[in-house]
Amino acid sequence: MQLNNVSFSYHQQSEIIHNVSADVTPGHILSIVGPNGAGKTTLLKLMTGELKPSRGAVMLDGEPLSQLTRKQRADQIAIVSQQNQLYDDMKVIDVVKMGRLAKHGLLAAIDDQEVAPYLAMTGLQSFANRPMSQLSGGQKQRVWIAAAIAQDPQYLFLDEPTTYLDIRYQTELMAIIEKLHRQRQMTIVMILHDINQAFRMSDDIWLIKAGKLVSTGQPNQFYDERSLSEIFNTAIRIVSIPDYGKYIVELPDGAN
Ligand SMILES: Nc1ncnc2c1ncn2[C@@H]1O[C@H](COP(=O)(O)OP(=O)(O)OP(=O)(O)O)[C@@H](O)[C@H]1O
Repeated sequence: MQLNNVSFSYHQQSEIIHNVSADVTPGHILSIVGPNGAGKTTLLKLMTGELKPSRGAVMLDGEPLSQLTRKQRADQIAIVSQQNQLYDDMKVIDVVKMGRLAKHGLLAAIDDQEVAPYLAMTGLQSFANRPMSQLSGGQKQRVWIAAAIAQDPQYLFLDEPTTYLDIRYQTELMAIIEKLHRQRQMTIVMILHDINQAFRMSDDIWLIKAGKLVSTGQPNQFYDERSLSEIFNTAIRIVSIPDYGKYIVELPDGAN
């Protein structure tokens, strides 16, 4: 996937994304990081085709994403975003089956066995027949991830996937993502607020500030206190933790 001079504004308001050009390397894990309101979610939506660039283009296999049909996009791209309550009446297993709809066209044609691996991967077997309304936020989040994986996409986009997840499930989710990446060579694009998680997990980082892609590279290139402090507009220190490595901490107000 390539972004060629992509700019975007909502409803002819002022521009939110300014002239972003970059390549997504196939089979890599890419994390988009940056302060609140920087334009991360907007950029992600441009990359999934949910939004169309005002100028420039997002190219997928050499074709503008905007020219692909919804079905063609669904064959290649799956999205896990902050979800609504639309599916509260449905059973978990049926929501996961919806991920297979692009392949089958009809929910009734999808066998329980077909989605069993995705339920197992996300630890949802015992919840398969529960209605969504009876799940916690973290359990629901895992259902959305299972449904996205069930789509068997080349690109998996996740907007803040660890929201609602406690530390154990955050770690489990990251393990699932690494497994998908390893076993299926899936390309993963995530927005992560936890910068340490992002740096530890990713092959590539895109740093976004005020709608601009201010830098791209491998995580180890970003361990720089001054530039991180500047980007996040707060005092940041990098400490070394034995058996872990470098860890980024935000200093409390007034400390230096
Ligand atoms: N539907 C919309 N209409 C108009 N402006 C919007 C809309 N959605 C987002 N914005 C604006 O676009 C800018 C970027 O928002 P976006 O959600 O992309 O940022 P973000 O980096 O993902 O933020 P956060 O880290 O807080 O989730 C913000 O100023 C926001 O107010």
